[in-house]
Amino acid sequence: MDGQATVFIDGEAGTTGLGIRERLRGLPVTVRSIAAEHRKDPSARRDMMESVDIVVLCLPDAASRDAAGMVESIARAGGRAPRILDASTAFRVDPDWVYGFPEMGQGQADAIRTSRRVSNPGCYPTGAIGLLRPLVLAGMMSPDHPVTINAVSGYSGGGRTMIEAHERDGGPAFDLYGLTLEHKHVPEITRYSGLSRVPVFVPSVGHFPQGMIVSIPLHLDMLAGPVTGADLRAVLAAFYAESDLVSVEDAGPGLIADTLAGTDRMELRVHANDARRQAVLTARLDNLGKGASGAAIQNIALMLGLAPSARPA
Ligand SMILES: NC(=O)C1=CN([C@@H]2O[C@H](COP(=O)(O)OP(=O)(O)OC[C@H]3O[C@@H](n4cnc5c(N)ncnc54)[C@H](OP(=O)(O)O)[C@@H]3O)[C@@H](O)[C@H]2O)C=CC1
Ligand SMILES: CC(=O)N[C@@H](CCC(=O)OP(=O)(O)O)C(=O)O
Repeated sequence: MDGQATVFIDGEAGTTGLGIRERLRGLPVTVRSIAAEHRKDPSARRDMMESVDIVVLCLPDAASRDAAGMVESIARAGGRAPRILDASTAFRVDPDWVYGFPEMGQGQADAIRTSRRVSNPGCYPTGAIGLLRPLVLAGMMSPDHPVTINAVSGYSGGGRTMIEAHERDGGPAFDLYGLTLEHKHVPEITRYSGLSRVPVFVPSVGHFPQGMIVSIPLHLDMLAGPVTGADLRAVLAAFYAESDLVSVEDAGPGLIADTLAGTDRMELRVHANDARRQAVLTARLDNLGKGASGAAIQNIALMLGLAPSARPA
């Protein structure tokens, strides 16, 4: 690539877009923007897309699909089509897109590096897949294990509308939602965890801006073989041994959701009571960090051949 790589963030003024913009200061790239009054103008966006190396879509699902269609139409017309990183849910289980979770296993970082279309993982799925996939791949958890995933997110997870509802109107303090059991993240959690049985997913939002805990209770006797908490921890620790963003930490009797706010890291824990044959797996992250903008920066750095040496701290 000649000169500095160019990036356009479609949806730059939104919650995820702003986080990516801020983090891009740490990479040797030029960010191109559309004047605020034209930021939703399709022809201005199309022209901008044609002028950059990567377009990052930080839009609602429907708008992301339209934007990806614009990129395809540029390619069909013989124009200079950019590579795409999409932050929405629109393409996360689409076989024509690469799932942007580099820690997912051997070869995933390389697949991201060379793909023209990368889908940034969801915030809850980052925690759930991060915990479940190593156990399924190790044969410790059967793909049809009846998994339940509980999770709490900071209110920034709901984007500008939810942020305004909490900061202007003050609440609610704690909101259990997704109780139709059809949350948009369930397909990607099932697929990339390697599960054949669809997990029960129970998300919630608390009255704090950023942070997330994903927790998965387990009856150890339902796992494959005489598994202990130490065995679960050993599998996770080996899986993430090379990762500088995902770590396996000692478990205590409690866990606070917003401790990692402002970071791009994720911490995994196994809280086990072997005498009771029970454990709870937890993932703690910032929904806007490793759950969104931090993961996007990791993927952009890979796509531009800047990782790992140019990865921002
Ligand atoms: N917040 C989070 O924790 C996470 C969010 N995501 C995903 O990222 C995407 C963006 O979410 P988030 O940043 O939270 O949402 P926001 O609502 O904060 O931002 C969305 C942005 O997109 C703009 N926009 C909406 N429609 C169009 C359009 N047709 N053309 C151009 N711009 C448009 C909005 O402008 P305006 O406000 O003027 O309508 C706004 O600036 C979503 O798909 C979400 O699922 C991913 C991971 C985590
Ligand atoms: C608290 C809250 O509302 N969270 C959102 C998920 C965050 C998000 O926007 O989803 P992605 O991470 O897939 O983009 C929700 O449950 O719909």
